[in-house]
Amino acid sequence: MRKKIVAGNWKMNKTPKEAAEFCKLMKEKVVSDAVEVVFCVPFVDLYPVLEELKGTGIGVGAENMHFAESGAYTGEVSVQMLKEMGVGYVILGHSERRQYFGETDEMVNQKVKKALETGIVPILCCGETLEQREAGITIEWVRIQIKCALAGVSAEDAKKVVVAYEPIWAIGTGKTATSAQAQEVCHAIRTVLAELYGRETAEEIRIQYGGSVNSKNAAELFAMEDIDGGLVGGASLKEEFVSIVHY
Ligand SMILES: O=C[C@H](O)COP(=O)(O)O
Repeated sequence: MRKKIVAGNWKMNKTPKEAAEFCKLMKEKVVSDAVEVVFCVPFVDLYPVLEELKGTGIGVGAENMHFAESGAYTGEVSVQMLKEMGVGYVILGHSERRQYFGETDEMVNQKVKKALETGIVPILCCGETLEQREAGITIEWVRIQIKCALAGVSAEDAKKVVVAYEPIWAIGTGKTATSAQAQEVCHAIRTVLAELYGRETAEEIRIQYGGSVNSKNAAELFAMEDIDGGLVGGASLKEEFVSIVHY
């Protein structure tokens, strides 16, 4: 039985002070035995959030990292830096990173491998644009993204990855994929995972849905067979996140 995982992606929101205040307010309300809860926050918020959430069981994640261990990469953050702070998760290959910062499938693959090597759980994002959906190539596109991101990753390591299916047209737009649309793609992701690693491994890998998840649609989405929780943007910045966690 896969444990559901609901992660908030704060994106570029909340100053360190706001982050600490929000966590103080939210921590007791979002703790759950049934669901793994993670706050993925900007780099500068990691320290106050880790401090505030210490001992609560709520996971803390970064929103990106570099694939190199160290070196001349001005402005970047390495996986070792995250590890030493106590960060447990990292969002990789988010469509906003791919769109605005030129992240390629190859870069995402290097980051996934580096995170796994260091013992940080990658939340690996994939998803199609509206044009791709309308052209009928959603499944092919997502299959390629998954195959590229997991190239060279062993079955044992793949089990630790959380995949987040996020149709780009549903991100921050208020247009949620229907539960049937989301299930169809999440099922296709599990199928490609089974082709790569075998059915047993694929059944262990958690697949989230992301894209305008809110307190009204979470229960229906998370009830779908291949959807094991959500990656929540806008609604994770508000009290509404509580109802999503306890969907
Ligand atoms: O990582 C989260 C997603 O990009 C979804 O964002 P959203 O819930 O604001 O649509």
